[in-house]
Amino acid sequence: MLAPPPSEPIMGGDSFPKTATCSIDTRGIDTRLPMLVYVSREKRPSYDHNKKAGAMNALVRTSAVMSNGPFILNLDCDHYVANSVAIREGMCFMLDRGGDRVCYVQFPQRFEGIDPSDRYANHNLVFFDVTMRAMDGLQGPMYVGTGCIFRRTALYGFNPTRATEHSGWFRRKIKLFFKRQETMGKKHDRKREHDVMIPSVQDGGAAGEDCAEDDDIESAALLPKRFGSSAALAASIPVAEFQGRLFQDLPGTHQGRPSGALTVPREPLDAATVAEAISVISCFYEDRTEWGRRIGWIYGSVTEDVVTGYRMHNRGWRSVYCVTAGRDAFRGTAPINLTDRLHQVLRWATGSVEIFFSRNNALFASPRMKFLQRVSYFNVAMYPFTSVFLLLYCILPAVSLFSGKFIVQSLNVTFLIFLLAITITMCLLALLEIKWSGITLHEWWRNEQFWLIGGTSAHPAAVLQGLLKVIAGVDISFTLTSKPAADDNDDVFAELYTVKWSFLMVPPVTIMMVNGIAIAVAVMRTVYSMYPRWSKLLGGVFFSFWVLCHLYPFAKGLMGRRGKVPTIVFVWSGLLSIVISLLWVYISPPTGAMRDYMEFHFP
Ligand SMILES: O=c1ccn([C@@H]2O[C@H](COP(=O)(O)OP(=O)(O)O[C@H]3O[C@H](CO)[C@@H](O)[C@H](O)[C@H]3O)[C@@H](O)[C@H]2O)c(=O)[nH]1
Ligand SMILES: [Mn+2]
Repeated sequence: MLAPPPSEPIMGGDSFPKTATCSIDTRGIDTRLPMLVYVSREKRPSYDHNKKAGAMNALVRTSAVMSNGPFILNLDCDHYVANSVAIREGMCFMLDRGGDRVCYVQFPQRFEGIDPSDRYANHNLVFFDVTMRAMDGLQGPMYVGTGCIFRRTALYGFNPTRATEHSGWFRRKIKLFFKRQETMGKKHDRKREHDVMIPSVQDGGAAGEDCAEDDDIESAALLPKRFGSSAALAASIPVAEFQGRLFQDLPGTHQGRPSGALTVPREPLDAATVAEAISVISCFYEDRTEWGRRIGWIYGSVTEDVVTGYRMHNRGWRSVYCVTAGRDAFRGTAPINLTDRLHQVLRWATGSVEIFFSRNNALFASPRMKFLQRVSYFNVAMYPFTSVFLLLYCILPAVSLFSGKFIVQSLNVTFLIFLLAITITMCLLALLEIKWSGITLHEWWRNEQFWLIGGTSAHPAAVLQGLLKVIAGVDISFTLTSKPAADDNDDVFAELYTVKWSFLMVPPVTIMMVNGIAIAVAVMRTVYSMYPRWSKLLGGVFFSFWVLCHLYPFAKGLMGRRGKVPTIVFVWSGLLSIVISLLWVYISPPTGAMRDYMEFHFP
């Protein structure tokens, strides 16, 4: 632990003589260091430590007792600050006009140490440069777990000082029809928001969110129930609220903070405070409190980040997406190995399925969320289920090659128009995403490819896992994403080539084999046919080929560096594809005219 700095600046210079080891010139620079505390919470086997969410909550409590900063920066252990002014830039959103409605400022996640061609779309550019920026226009981006500045009182589960109710187009029309209100009830002033009970320092008391009029006495009694028994923690809440307020003289500020209110010197920490800070990170502190349920990081999902942000948006808070110009604000590492990447995606998708089957499903969102905002949150919870259709989409071309039948009976105009409309829409969407966000076509294509790879491997597995959890109560473990070892002597991307066998690889390999065999069979058939219909072959093969194109990075990943693939992968997938092919031949045996060129047998 590093002691809190004194209130007077300590200028560097002559007192810090330049030495051989330290050549930094500190003359005229304030050399005080901020207080630094390393915290390790108590863990016991009989207590669920709640993974990252539990760790964050322990940190929030202990920091409330020790420093009680009104704003909190959260970084993963594999991320670091890459731009020294980023935090100031984020703080502007918090302290400028309208900042009292902002619960967090999220920065994009950027990564380093990723192979230049970004084989497994680790940069996730479509998400960070398209989706998140679009959500910025819908009252704010999601919280993605790292690189985020929080308002402490928003983490404590309080409501914003003012919020907008979005009644939706339909209800608004009804309201207009009955002419009940002239203003359509959109903006609510502070008086209506009586459920906002952030405790205030002036009143000298603390208040809970849900209490009505005479909240002071009642809520003081409620606080231990909600926040736990620490008196120091309870006392720190109104202070943090006051310190996070806007300046009094900012236009539109109702209850501001007078300038200079924060320039009081800090008291050094005494032993009692440190003891209190330790007591709030004990295992049992959260027993019978609302930590993890309504306060702090929310428990119950391996993607606790999305849920935590969702709860705040649900209360009417707004968030801000801060893309720093020039240097990235924060940077981190990501798994560049296929297996690790698949497991990471599996964890995310499982978290989404957990959210889907919980009260945090955006179908139950409050009217303080915009309609499109709900749609995007719903999409975040629902996307693993689309893998069912994706799997069909990948098998269908092969099926039609095997059977010689196309998905429509004959190529008619209606079908072609549909196909054309869908294709054009797809291209326009891609164009919009690329032009608007400034990512390259290559980066976009990588994201498409990995969407299919994840969608045929990790997403269906997540759906199964999630269903298991919901139906049978089997718990999901948070397996940490393994990070490339830093001291890889000669090859930086050695990790990229290691092949670790995983069950997740079976479906994509099967899809590749089935489509490959289907193309081969179709070509053979046409070559040996008396009347080869090359155009039909080309039409059929195109769709299979399209699927294979998407799986190309996956195939490359399986090859490893020297083309070494675990034999078991081939054995299993070969077996599966043969069974599927045989099954097909069995279900619809070639008949009549087709028989003469179907003279081949699977082993
Ligand atoms: O028991 C745990 C597990 C994880 N962590 C923290 O969680 C972070 C994320 O874990 P990581 O293995 O790096 O997973 P990623 O897939 O890289 O993380 C992304 O996805 C997670 C949700 O699944 C978010 O929590 C992260 O912020 C987000 O960067 C780590 O850095 C740790 O700081 C803990 O504190 N305790
Ligand atoms: Mn990480």
